[in-house]
Amino acid sequence: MSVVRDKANCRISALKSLLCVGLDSDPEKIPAVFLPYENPVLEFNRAVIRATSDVAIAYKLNTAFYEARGIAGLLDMEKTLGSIPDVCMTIADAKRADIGNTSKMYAQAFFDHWSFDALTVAPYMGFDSLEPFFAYEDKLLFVLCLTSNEGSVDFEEQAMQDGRPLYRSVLDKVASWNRNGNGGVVVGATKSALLSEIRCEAPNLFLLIPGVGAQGGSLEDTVHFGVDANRQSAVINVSRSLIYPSGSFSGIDDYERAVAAEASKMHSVMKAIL
Ligand SMILES: O=C(O)c1cc(=O)[nH]c(=O)n1[C@@H]1O[C@H](COP(=O)(O)O)[C@@H](O)[C@H]1O
Repeated sequence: MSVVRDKANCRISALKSLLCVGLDSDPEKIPAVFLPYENPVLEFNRAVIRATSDVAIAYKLNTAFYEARGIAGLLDMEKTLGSIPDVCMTIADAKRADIGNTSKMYAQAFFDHWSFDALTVAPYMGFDSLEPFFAYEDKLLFVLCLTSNEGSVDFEEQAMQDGRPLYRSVLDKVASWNRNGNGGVVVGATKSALLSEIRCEAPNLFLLIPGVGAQGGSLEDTVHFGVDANRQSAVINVSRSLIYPSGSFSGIDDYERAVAAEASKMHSVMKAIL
């Protein structure tokens, strides 16, 4: 069983939280109080982490927000990783996978070099493209299954020859590749009507559920239907609606109070259901 999965599940049960904080840190959106600093994004990330680490199970860094600024962005990503408490799971949201020998390099980059606990990957190229990631038995892999965006109808929801949608096939495959307990899938919170069916079909997979908040997914439904029989094995990602609270802030403390209040509100909803 994956060490990372155990770590996340222990914390889920201890805190009765499924909160995954999305560090989709956009220099154009971060509050003005951070701008005078030499590394505004890093200061911002550290403030978000301080404000949420008592209730967070995981932090998801969408690598696009760091890669977009080249070396400077990657340095911010690296330093941010160093500020995340060890008890929390770190997820690289990079949506990778390629022919096997290339995937091996991606796996080395995210798991060995950056030491992320988990990674998002795309299933389109099939098992040999994912095998190098699954070889990291201690880590956790989130394979895109039923995504939150409208375009999920273009491929994921298309019926296959047996009449079932493609995402169901992805789900079955990932469940069969989950021999070491290091498999998971991404299911959008905007698709919560299908979540209980997905959970029944794949009782042993870990779920990453993004799409609450800015994309309109229901927090209550995702908590209810996302967890496994032990009320574990799911994290719900929230990025924009948590890290960019409305209003202006007199200082970093003031900003942290606003983020902590929102995180605590979400935690209360989760706790009441778990
Ligand atoms: O893999 C993901 O994390 C992901 C899958 C998906 O189906 N939908 C989705 O929104 N995401 C990511 O989850 C985050 C959602 O951000 P917010 O909508 O701001 O909470 C972004 O980093 C997205 O890239």
